[in-house]
Amino acid sequence: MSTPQYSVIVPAYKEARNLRPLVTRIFAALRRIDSPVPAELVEVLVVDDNSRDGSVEEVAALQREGYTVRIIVRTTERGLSSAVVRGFQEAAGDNMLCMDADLQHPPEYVPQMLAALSPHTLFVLGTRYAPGVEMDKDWPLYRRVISSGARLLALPLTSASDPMSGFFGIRKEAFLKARALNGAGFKIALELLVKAHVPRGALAEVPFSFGVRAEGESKLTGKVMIKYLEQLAELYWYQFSWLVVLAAVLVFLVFVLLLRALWAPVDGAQSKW
Ligand SMILES: Nc1nc2c(ncn2[C@@H]2O[C@H](COP(=O)(O)OP(=O)(O)O[C@H]3O[C@H](CO)[C@@H](O)[C@H](O)[C@@H]3O)[C@@H](O)[C@H]2O)c(=O)[nH]1
Ligand SMILES: [Mg+2]
Repeated sequence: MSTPQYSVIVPAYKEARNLRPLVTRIFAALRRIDSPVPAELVEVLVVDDNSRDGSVEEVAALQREGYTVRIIVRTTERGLSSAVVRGFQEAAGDNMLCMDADLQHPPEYVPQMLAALSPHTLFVLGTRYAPGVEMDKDWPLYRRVISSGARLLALPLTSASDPMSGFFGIRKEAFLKARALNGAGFKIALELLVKAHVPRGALAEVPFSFGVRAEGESKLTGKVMIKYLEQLAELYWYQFSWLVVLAAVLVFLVFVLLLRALWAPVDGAQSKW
């Protein structure tokens, strides 16, 4: 087998029943005659948090059938974002894609998303906010509202149209540039967009329609939403702390000038004596 140049990272928690359709559909798309990326150069890497639901056995069965897929089982850590970071650290390929296991991100887009990455295009973002695409009509209203609100709050941080998306790709060299990544919560794309300093010109966007979960349940909880607000506060500080320093310097300068203006007449008066 050739060394993989492309790695598809799949964070997974209790997704055993989704893994087979996910992996077989990804490779079916890659084996199509018009795929811009050859299937032999792609690996799928599942990062599972000790689900103990048959995921390991399912991956082993897929391997026996010839699919280039492996699974990392974490036993001491939990969480979507940190699982994705671990996947990126372990990926064999220089072109890395992140996607959910539950088929809400269409596997048929994988070849196009992987092919979009290059030394010039460091980040590719699957976006649900573009003409011609939409959320699945069955995606609950409250989730749409949360998603739009979260997106609004992130507007000052990035010009990307859908930083809440979990369907995105990044080149290894850009990932390695990102320092002090916050592995808590769900929003690792936003974290990387900000901390890998991806210039607008190196960002490509691919519109896709967001489906509904195939099997199992969403892991988005109130706790995850709080983590998002904490992450936002940290990112605002990361991005805009220089403004605070600048404002402090300006206030100090104004203060010094005011003091001088107040003291100047007294000095003048003294000089007459
Ligand atoms: N390893 C690991 N994986 C996890 C964990 N929590 C969730 N995942 C995996 O992360 C993926 C997304 O989790 P869901 O529970 O399906 O999330 P969602 O609510 O549908 O949220 C999706 O939509 C958001 C946009 O609105 C995305 O931001 C998010 O990444 C995700 O794609 C799934 O493959 C799920 O198994 C965890 O603690 N550990
Ligand atoms: Mg989901």
